[in-house]
Amino acid sequence: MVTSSRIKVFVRLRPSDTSSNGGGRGSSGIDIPPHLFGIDTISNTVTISATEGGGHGGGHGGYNPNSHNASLTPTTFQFEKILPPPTTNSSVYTLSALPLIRSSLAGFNATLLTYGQTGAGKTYTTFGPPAGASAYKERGLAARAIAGAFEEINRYKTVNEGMGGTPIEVRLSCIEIYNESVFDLLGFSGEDDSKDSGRDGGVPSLSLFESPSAGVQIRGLKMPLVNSAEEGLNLLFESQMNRAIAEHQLNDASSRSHCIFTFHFTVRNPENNKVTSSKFNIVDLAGSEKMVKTEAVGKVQRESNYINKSLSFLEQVVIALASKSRDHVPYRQTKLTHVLKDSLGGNCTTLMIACIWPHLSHLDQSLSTLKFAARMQTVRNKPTVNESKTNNVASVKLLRQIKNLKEELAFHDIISGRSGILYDEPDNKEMTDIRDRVRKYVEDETEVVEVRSLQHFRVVMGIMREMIVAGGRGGGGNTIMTPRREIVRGMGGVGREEKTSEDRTDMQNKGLFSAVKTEQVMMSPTSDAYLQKKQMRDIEEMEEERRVRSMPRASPAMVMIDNNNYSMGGTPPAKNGAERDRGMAELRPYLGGKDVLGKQAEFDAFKRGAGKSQAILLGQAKLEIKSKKTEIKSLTNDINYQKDRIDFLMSQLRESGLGAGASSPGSPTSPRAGDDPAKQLKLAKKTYRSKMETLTENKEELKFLQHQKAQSFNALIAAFDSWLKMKGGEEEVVEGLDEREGGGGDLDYDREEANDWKSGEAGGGDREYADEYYNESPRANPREAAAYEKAQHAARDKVNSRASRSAMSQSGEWKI
Ligand SMILES: Nc1ncnc2c1ncn2[C@@H]1O[C@H](COP(=O)(O)OP(=O)(O)OP(=O)(O)O)[C@@H](O)[C@H]1O
Repeated sequence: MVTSSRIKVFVRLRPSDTSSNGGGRGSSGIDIPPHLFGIDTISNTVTISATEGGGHGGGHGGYNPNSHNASLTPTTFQFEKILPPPTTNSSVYTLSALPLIRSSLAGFNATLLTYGQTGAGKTYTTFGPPAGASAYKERGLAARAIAGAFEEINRYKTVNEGMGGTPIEVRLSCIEIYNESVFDLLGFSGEDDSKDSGRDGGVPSLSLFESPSAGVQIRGLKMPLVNSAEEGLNLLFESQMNRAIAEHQLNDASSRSHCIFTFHFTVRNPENNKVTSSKFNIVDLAGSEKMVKTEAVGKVQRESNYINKSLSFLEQVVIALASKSRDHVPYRQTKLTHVLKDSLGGNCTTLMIACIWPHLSHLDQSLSTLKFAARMQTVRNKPTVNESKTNNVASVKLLRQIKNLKEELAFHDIISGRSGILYDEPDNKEMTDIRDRVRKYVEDETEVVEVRSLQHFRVVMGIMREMIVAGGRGGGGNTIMTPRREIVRGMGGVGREEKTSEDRTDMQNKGLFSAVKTEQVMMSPTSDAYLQKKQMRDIEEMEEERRVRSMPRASPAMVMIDNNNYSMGGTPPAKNGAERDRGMAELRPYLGGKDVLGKQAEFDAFKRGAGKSQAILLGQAKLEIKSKKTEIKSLTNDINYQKDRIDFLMSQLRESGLGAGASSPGSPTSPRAGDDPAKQLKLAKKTYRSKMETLTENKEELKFLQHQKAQSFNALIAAFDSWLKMKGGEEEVVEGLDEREGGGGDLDYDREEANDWKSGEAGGGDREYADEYYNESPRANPREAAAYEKAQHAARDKVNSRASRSAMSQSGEWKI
């Protein structure tokens, strides 16, 4: 029997003031008098005092200490856990996301939601803090979950070693719901095909549909296969770089969208071959405060309306789910509740982290967050293992690929206004229709057979071949045979008469069929191998069909590119940074000779004025990267020194003739006279190991800093864009601003660093050395680290070049 369990709620309090250590009152980080806001981490309760009307003593907009309101009523809420400052993301991860990752790998769907007002710490919890010194140390739950998932998977693989095949498949996806449109943050097309939805940057809006077996699905969502934590982190970085950020009165970098980062696991149990398919969602909701508080206008007002609507329906859904007499749950009212349908009141393990900003001015928002959280934990879910109907991971993969390709083809048909195209194997009626047409074609030269897909073409050719084999043109209905009969007849020189399945069995029994080597004979049509082969063939055909359909048509942009020596109608070749810059310079005359230098001056002025704080943040990020690189370089030197020392000591010991304690006078690496080389060696190895560990940590930290820098740069550009518009600077902003200001300039240097690591000059080679000597399993493979570096640069280049293309194609707006 499936037992139900309540949705768990943790309450996390951010420090009220993050500028000082701990912030707020003393070290507690809570800036509200205890008689108004009290917490107890033993009983896990929060007691908050407010007026009957739901506000607090100060009324709307903040607590007023001069208001001596007598009707303050304390309300106590109890939750699963209260996490006050200075609880770290590491602890929050261990308590919340880690158990969910494990349960998801065991086949259960799981969801972790962060909820709360703007600035309360939702993004800090899920995706980590903005650029800064603590960025890596305080990395968010998503990054930790990626590392945690692969740790679990590697452990699982080690335990099940030798049980055959790769039993676990991991895919990642990331969507953003912004103004009631769903965007794939990993599915940038590179073209601006989303103008209608009012979203920038070439992100197509996706539609939702429900499948009876798989629940709510997102049409065309990209779910790249991920083979390592590094690949996963790379995708996480890419998705977050693409996330919309808009200026907001309460929080400069406030995210005005909901973001759902999802792990999709397919796991085969090697003992019984059963396959489970499950997912784990990490949801960063937009700020829950009501619009009136933000005094938003224009675009931000529109965003706030959508956020209010989706969160208010989220509340409606929760109320309906908690009610015993629920007959209708309004999931479909908003994209957010629709996407989360399976996670709220479904077969999912759900955990919510309610984020609170414990400051007097936010007491009313804290109360409303706690009320919502309390309602949430009354909802019961029934977690069940999601066993796949197909018994084979490869088949699950192939079926998904087929489904995606079919959707893609259907999409191409819609945009080109075609319908009724044959992609699947024809059913009986379709087969009869096609046969009739082909027969007419063969008998009457004026007839035409219109072939509209490769599958259609294959069927037509098959029918014609049947006719030819059966006795030539116009062979007539009776001579058309099934492929099975045709195979039988064509084999073993059994003559021209048709053979039935019974004949074949008979022949097989007599050994006459031994030469038959066709697929259909070798494999049972119901066997896994046969189905897989057939699926592979279907995929190849659909891929081919899709390739033919997606040949780019010449758009004005393409013609322009063509003028710059690219072939018309073809895909422009990939360019490196320098080539791209050259290409841009060549394109400028086509953009009407815009005042690029003028824009650069505007950008510089912006950085000195309105964008100063963001520019400073970016500058800080660059400085931190520089200092981290210096640290890594010096650490690498130390490591190389230790390496030499170990080599020397090893050779000393090997040459037993020299005896323990012998030294080579004058050598910088020689032990002191009288020292025991064995002891020295032990010490050197210990030092080497500990330095290698520090190096690995530093390299990880550097990657995070680089990512944060890229994010700061994107934020700066977005802010500059809005600033230009506000200022009435609607004139065209063309490519040519100093991109290197933010991040591009360092990219080459970063690439050099990555290459250094790869060649072992900066420590990568040392890792192998460590393996050789200590036979230890390394925490990170140097090749993987280098590949990760490369992939990370590629992700950044992708985003940067998309920005440039977008700027070009919109000829007038420089967008990220
Ligand atoms: N637990 C914490 N420790 C230290 N700083 C925190 C913590 N939580 C939040 N902050 C800081 O508070 C600021 C706002 O946090 P964050 O962006 O996560 O808020 P949010 O709830 O996601 O807001 P929004 O709804 O606008 O996305 C950030 O500068 C962040 O670094």
